[in-house]
Amino acid sequence: KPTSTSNLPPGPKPLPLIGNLLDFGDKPHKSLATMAKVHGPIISLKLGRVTAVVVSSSAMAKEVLQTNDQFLCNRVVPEALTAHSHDQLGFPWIPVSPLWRNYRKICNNKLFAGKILDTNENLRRKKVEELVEIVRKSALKGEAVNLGRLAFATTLNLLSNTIFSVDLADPNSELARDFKKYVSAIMEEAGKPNLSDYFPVLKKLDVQGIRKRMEIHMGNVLKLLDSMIKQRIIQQELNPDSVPNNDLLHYLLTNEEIQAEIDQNQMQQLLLVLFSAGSDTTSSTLQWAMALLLNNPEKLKKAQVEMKQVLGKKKLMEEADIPRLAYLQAVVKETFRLHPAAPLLLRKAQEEVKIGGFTICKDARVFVNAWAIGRDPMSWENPECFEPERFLGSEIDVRGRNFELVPFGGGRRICPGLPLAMRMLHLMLGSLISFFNWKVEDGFKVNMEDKFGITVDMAHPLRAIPSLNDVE
Ligand code: HEM
Repeated sequence: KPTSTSNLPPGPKPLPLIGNLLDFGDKPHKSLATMAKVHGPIISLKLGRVTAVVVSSSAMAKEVLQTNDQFLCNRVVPEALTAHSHDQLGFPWIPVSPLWRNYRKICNNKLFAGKILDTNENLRRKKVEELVEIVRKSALKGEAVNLGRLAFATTLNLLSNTIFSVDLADPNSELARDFKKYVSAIMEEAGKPNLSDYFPVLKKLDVQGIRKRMEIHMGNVLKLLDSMIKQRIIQQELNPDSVPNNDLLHYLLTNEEIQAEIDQNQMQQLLLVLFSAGSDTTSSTLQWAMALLLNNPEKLKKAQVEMKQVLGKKKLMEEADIPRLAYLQAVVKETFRLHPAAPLLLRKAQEEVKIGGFTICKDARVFVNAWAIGRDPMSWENPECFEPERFLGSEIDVRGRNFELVPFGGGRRICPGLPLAMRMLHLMLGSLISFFNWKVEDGFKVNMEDKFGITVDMAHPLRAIPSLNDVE
């Protein structure tokens, strides 16, 4: 109920839905965008109180992510993620608390700080060289590559080398195969619409068996992580000189302050999150970027010409080249605008708070619809068109300061992996387009249908045929 003059379009009366029941079809980002447009931002009322609100404009996103960030920085936790106490130990799901601050401190200081990323750039370059080599072999044979699978494996390896100094996506390793299988299963279960989320009385029954399967998959990953940590501890005792001393695991196991602050269980849960939150989001964004370029060959050509001009005779792109690749950066931003990997930012009101002149009651669910905001005609000209040029000479970026583009969220809970994700994405995309020309496997346009999970991926994995690039 508005308590002051609202700047929102009047629209018909808000939809009074029962309790926490929301219209979650299989594409919630789209159905919530439509509902917010037709019924205003309030989508659920109980006894006249707002219990769920969808934010689909940049002005209201600013109110959530900046003005009222301190009251809206915790999240609603999907029931599936209560397995293995992940709701109490998992980085994205725990409330702002000393444990959450420790997780963020570890990530900011030891994983994503510019200096740290500069020192392990060689690891990422090596993995991208391997990616290029795999694609080159397919190019010579004229075979299609599954870009989704390749992007996922490369991203997982980029992350696992930074964290553990090992390849976790090595197809010849049993450990790697299992790891990938379990992480994919977790992401899939977490994304399934779960009746227990809409009818809390059903929680105990777990009618779809989602929680039970989540217990198994998460348990498997935690067991693998536990064995990797134990292996490292034994190696450290037996032969300290043979142990990598610049990865995250080394820091977690040897830094006294950290040892006093987080236990082994929390350490495993932190690693589980880094792998799952980092691999899916980055690889699906890469896939969307390639798909958009394949459907717009003239833009692909433009990006290739820029790569050629900037790299000159140099063979492989380096992260230091990114600032000079304005068009490549614009392609990445435009991909984020049209296909944010996490389309709904999930928040919860810790206290009664006002958004857009409405009083939102304590514990209400707040969804920031990054997908709808990226396509809002009030903010973007030709919002449905892929036009990287709109970002050339524009100050708008994805770091949570421009609320019309929030693929990494904003405020206290902004994605901590942003600096690494941006480096990995530009490096992988730049390398794939500078070495190769691409065409769609069946000769037609790429099918851009999406599939909603905890992240939004392509419904039909992208397959494309590479050929060696001869751009002049
Ligand atoms: C294209 C790549 C990525 C995208 C689009 C993305 C997007 C997001 C978004 C939207 C959030 C929620 C922010 C909010 O609620 O305001 C988030 C949180 C998070 N992301 Fe990412 N992310 C990406 C890559 C990564 C990487 C590479 C890592 C780590 C290796 C990572 C780790 C996390 C973690 C731990 C959180 C939870 C932070 C918290 O709750 O305090 N992400 N990410």
